[in-house]
Amino acid sequence: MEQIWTTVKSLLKEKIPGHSYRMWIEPITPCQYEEGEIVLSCPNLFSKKRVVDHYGRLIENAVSHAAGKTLKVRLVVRSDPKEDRRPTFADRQMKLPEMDTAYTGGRFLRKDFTFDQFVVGKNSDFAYSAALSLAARNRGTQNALYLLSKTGLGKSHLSQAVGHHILQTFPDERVCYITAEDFMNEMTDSYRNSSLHRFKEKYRRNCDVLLLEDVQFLSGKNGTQQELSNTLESLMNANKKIIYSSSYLPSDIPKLDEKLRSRLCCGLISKIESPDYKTRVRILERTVRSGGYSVPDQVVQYLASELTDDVRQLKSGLIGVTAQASLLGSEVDLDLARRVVKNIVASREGITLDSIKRLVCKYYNVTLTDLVSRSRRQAIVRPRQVAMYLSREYTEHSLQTIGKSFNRYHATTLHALKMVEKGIKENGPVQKHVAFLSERLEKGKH
Ligand SMILES: Nc1ncnc2c1ncn2[C@@H]1O[C@H](COP(=O)(O)OP(=O)(O)OP(=O)(O)O)[C@@H](O)[C@H]1O
Repeated sequence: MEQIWTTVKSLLKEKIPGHSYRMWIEPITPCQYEEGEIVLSCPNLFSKKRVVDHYGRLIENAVSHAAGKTLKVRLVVRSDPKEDRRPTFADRQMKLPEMDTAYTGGRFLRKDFTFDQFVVGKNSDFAYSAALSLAARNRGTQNALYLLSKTGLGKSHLSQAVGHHILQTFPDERVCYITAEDFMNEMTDSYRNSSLHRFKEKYRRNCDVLLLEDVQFLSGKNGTQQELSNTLESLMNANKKIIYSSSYLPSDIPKLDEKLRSRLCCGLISKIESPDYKTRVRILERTVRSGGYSVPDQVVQYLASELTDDVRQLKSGLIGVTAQASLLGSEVDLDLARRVVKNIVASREGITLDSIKRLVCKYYNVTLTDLVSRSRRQAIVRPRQVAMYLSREYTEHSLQTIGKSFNRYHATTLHALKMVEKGIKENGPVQKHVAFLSERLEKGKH
């Protein structure tokens, strides 16, 4: 067991940035090894969740590689020996995917993604009420809800809040929280392991509430679309609850089977818009209170007036200010807030499609002509995809406009975004390239 873990650590060290490795992987210790399973212990619940969410699959693959056979990985919390026995939300939640595949380690609901931590504003009151109503099983409520918004506006928060609420109120309900990509991976594995019947059974018969994130991922995945479509039909016929989340309307997701599109459209579509100034202030005040921070009102107001793009950015501005103050041993004041905001926002001004292309060309050493050409050489495709991704992240342009500026259809642009998102999740070279280029853009070095 020790030997396997030592090998795993050296494999992970190559794939995870140094600081993340030291923070999350180093403290893990192996504590049990049984037939088909290795148990690893984390120092606390937070680190366990973080490891599962971010490195679960990577660890799983490395363990199987080091052991020379497929092994399940189970993470437990070291400081709480009863952790295994005491039922928690995570225990009651279906841990997915959980079949005998190389990909184990499920998605847990984030503790803070609850209804009472969600600040409702005009931008989100319809989505909030629809989600709460579905979770509370109010009469006349539709069984399916489709949460739609740009990134960082609370889709995951609301869908997980439904999961929490149902687990608390109806503890026997089986809640299943996955992304569309998880669904596809698990399905592919079950084909490989001839366990498709178990996979079907699990989603069609053993799931009462399905929380399915990022459905746009399914674009072009024909086999998965068909299976999901049949699964959704079974769930709908059985009156089960389904929440989808996506940054695109079903009608805007290219290469989607008509049957699946129509099933997705059966959900009540609720759009979350960007919050207005007052709501942003309330979100920050709530975060200050729940985090126990001490932040003057004028700093809160300043952050709310400057960080307008999305709530994730807004909260990270606040965390940035408090973290820097604590590192510097200084008070949180407007000067510090201005410096933090400058890094996040001010530098975003002036970032255009052209400046992104120029930066990408420079660092990948390709020409602008190549970047927008039809070339499918990997040396060109990668920079092109990264440039499209950065364009989506750092400009307000639509997929169509971005696609057009690279001489591509918006379906190709969507595919490029997904490839880069996948690369980022895998913590591989793409993640490093994007992090590096993002930093250049944010520092105005473009
Ligand atoms: N109305 C809100 N009140 C409090 N916190 C919020 C609100 N909306 C979003 N947040 C917070 O913003 C962060 C991002 O939210 P979330 O992950 O749900 O966004 P998302 O729409 O799912 O983004 P993505 O499409 O990138 O996955 C989370 O920390 C979440 O708690």
